[in-house]
Amino acid sequence: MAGVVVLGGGVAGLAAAHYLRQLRPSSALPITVLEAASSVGGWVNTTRHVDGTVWEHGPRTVRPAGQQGVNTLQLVEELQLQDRLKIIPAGHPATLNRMIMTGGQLHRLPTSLWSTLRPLKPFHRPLALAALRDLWAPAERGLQDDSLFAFVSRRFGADIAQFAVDPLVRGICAGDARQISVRFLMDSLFEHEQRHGSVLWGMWKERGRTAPPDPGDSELARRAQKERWSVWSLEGGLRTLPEALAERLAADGVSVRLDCPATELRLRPDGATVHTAAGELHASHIISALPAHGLAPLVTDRAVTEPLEQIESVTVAVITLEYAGQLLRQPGFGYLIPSCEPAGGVLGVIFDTCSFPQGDRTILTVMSGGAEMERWYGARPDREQVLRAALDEVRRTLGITAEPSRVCVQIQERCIPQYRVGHKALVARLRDAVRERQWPLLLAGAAYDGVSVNDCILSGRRAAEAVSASLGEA
Ligand SMILES: Cc1cc2nc3c(=O)[nH]c(=O)nc-3n(C[C@H](O)[C@H](O)[C@H](O)COP(=O)(O)OP(=O)(O)OC[C@H]3O[C@@H](n4cnc5c(N)ncnc54)[C@H](O)[C@@H]3O)c2cc1C
Ligand SMILES: C=Cc1c2[nH]c(c1C)Cc1[nH]c(c(CCC(=O)O)c1C)Cc1[nH]c(c(C)c1CCC(=O)O)Cc1[nH]c(c(C)c1C=C)C2
Repeated sequence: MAGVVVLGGGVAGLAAAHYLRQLRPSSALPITVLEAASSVGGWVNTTRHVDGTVWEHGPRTVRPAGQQGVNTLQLVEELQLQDRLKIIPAGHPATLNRMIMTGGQLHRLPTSLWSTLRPLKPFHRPLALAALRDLWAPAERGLQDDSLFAFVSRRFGADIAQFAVDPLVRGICAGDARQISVRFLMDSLFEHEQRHGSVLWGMWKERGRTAPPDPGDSELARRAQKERWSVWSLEGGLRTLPEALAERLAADGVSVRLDCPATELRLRPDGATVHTAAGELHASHIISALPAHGLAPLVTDRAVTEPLEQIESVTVAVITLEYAGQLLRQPGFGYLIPSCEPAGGVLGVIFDTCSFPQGDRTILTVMSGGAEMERWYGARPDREQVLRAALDEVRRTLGITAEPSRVCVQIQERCIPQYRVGHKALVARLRDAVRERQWPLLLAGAAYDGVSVNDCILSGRRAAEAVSASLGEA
């Protein structure tokens, strides 16, 4: 029997293979994961030093919230990782102190209703007034999409767009809020404007209609809700998750081939052939969990490659700075820098050892570039220049002048997809083109339906369910 080939061994691909094996426990269905790199995990990438220090170069925390969050916690339980969880509860300084830097000063983002009623720097007016503006500001009805910046400026004022949404977009997709789709982060708020003319009025009219996420039979998800977890990670860093998935796949008879990039994909309604340097594989179905720019060159049909090429990803420089001693005056998650602030291309700084202390050392992660990489560092970012900008930034804002004891600079090429205005329609057009050709190809991963670890895992699950349904009775 022709099996299923999963392209990509990031979290989405590994999750897809895991869920498919759960749905099809019999080894009569061969499942193969092809991974180009020499290890699994994709952008989930932890360095573990021999002295026990852990550095994250990609994601460092996962949210338990929402149905996606519940799904990942179920997976954590299935992989028996619950005893390795590191939890940050609501109220921890890392959840309370998410900051914005302007003019070299750090400002806490509001965390309570009270703080929205009084003037709060860098905003010029109390945030509650900005919210009230939404009640009388004219709506732009009949839009299919808009940029996050335009939407928030219209409803809540330019102040909020400039000092809250612009840095938030940088801190989630390293993108430009003037280009990113409102549906990426504020789909339901946008729908309220479209249906009711105002976000607040829409929230009031539709109150009680959205059910809280169902923890199902997950004891862990129930605990997360009861104990009000804000975010979590794992001992040994988040890399522990893809490693555990790969171990489980091996135990379940799924073949994970490392250093084995797919080089070409031939798709027909009755199956597919995948080319690799080591030979061809025949499959009944393909799950692609590749970035869009990784899948596009494998297929030749323009109706499919054209939308794939439009889903572009930005490059982020991730600079890890490790210092001896405790150097931070103000604890917190870290801070973001609005695009109007001249900061040498730095997007934000994470205070890693505030969330998860690691002995008597301070570990910071500086993230730079993103949508502004070329503007600041040119087409080929120079590591030295990137490091210099990071050190300048932590000296200027945090007053840290000490030499770091260890440093790591990674230029992560095309690591975060940009959901620009029209993204949702673009993905629908792409999936329509695949459907019209009756190709047995499912699309999972960060390029389509959400970039967080949770979104990617859920996308793998949905792809596995679709393949299993198409294979018929188990
Ligand atoms: C710096 C950074 C910080 C982040 N922070 C967070 C965070 O705090 N919380 C959060 O939830 N999310 C975070 N994310 C987002 C999240 O980590 C990613 O979106 C997610 O890991 C992507 O997973 P994926 O499996 O879709 O893709 P990828 O990780 O890109 O995996 C795709 C895999 O496909 C392989 N591949 C490529 N081409 C081929 C080929 N031809 N054949 C075979 N294999 C191929 C690649 O080597 C890779 O392993 C962050 C991302 C980055 C980059
Ligand atoms: C400065 C660049 C970046 C920082 N983190 C990321 C980038 C590009 C990537 C990223 N961070 C988060 C996610 C997942 C989003 C999700 O839906 O769960 C991704 C892809 C988490 C996150 N980080 C910040 C926020 C507000 C969130 C979302 C919600 C949450 O986890 O509670 C803020 C933040 N990110 C960065 C900094 C310095 C920062 C500071 C306040 C870095």
